[in-house]
Amino acid sequence: MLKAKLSRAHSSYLCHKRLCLPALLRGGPIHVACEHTEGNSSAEQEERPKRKAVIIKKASKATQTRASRLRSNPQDSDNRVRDVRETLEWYFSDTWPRDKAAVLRFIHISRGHSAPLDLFLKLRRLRRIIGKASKEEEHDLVLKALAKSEMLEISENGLRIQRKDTQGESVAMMIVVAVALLNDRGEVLVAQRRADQSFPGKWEFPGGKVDPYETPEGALSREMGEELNIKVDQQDLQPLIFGSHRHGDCHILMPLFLCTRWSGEVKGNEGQEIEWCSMAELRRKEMPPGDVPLVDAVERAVHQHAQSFLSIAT
Ligand SMILES: Nc1nc2c([nH]c(=O)n2[C@H]2C[C@H](O)[C@@H](COP(=O)(O)OP(=O)(O)OP(=O)(O)O)O2)c(=O)[nH]1
Repeated sequence: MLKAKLSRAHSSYLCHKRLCLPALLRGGPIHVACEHTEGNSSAEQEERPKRKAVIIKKASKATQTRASRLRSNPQDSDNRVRDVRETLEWYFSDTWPRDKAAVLRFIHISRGHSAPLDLFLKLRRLRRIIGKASKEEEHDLVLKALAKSEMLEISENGLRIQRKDTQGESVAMMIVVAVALLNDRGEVLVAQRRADQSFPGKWEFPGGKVDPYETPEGALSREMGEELNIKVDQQDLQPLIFGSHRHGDCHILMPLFLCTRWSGEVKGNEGQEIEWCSMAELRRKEMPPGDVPLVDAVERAVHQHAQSFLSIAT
């Protein structure tokens, strides 16, 4: 029942958008149901509690002017950022809440970084992508296309943040979470990367890419279940240090957590070799270059952990 309701809402949303956005882009008059946020400037919006009303209205002259300004003027400016944001808010105003949150977050992130016209053109591309999708694929595609279109990019299974460096070169930043899992013998678990992965044969701290909507702790706890067959309470993941290094066309930001408590038996669930290593053994392992600077912090944690054991014993 709920599914049928959702799917009806979904198709009417898509149908509505397919019909309306091209009309908006052409500047033609259209009837839309939209949510309207009062207050124009961001200062005004911060001061006042947001009041929203659902209204049925004809796309106003202002909306059309906004659309044509966006089409004709490639210059970035505060006004134009606002134009794009309002247009996007209008465009996604009646979508389902989960997507709306993603869209608003996307808009928020985009405000500081993107050229509005570019964003607007990407939105048109997004419409084309959605147009080609089957019903089942639509929801995912909206998110993926949105994410891909600008700041957030969902790669195979991860999240990348697109940004431009000072020369304007596009640099993607990928967030990867990893764990220094420590046992009571003071050993650290490492996993060997498979031949079909990047850094083949190298030993790494278990972990992986953060999916959209995941917190770092949530992602790591999921990865530890998938890769190592263990259950970890997110509260038992303590931030230890982070790695930051360039890898190919992107930059990896890797928070490394310390974990000394879990349930279940540790095993390599995904065909990877795993090994409990003393610190001396760990230092002999070949690791991805970005991991090497993290080993000292792991060693300090191992010592601290051993001392806390000693103090409990005495
Ligand atoms: N899990 C983990 N990944 C690491 C470490 N050091 C490091 O550079 N990485 C890199 C390798 C991968 O590019 C990325 C982790 O992605 P992943 O675990 O999902 O592996 P993947 O095979 O799908 O990644 P890739 O081949 O597509 O690059 O972070 C580490 O200690 N642990």
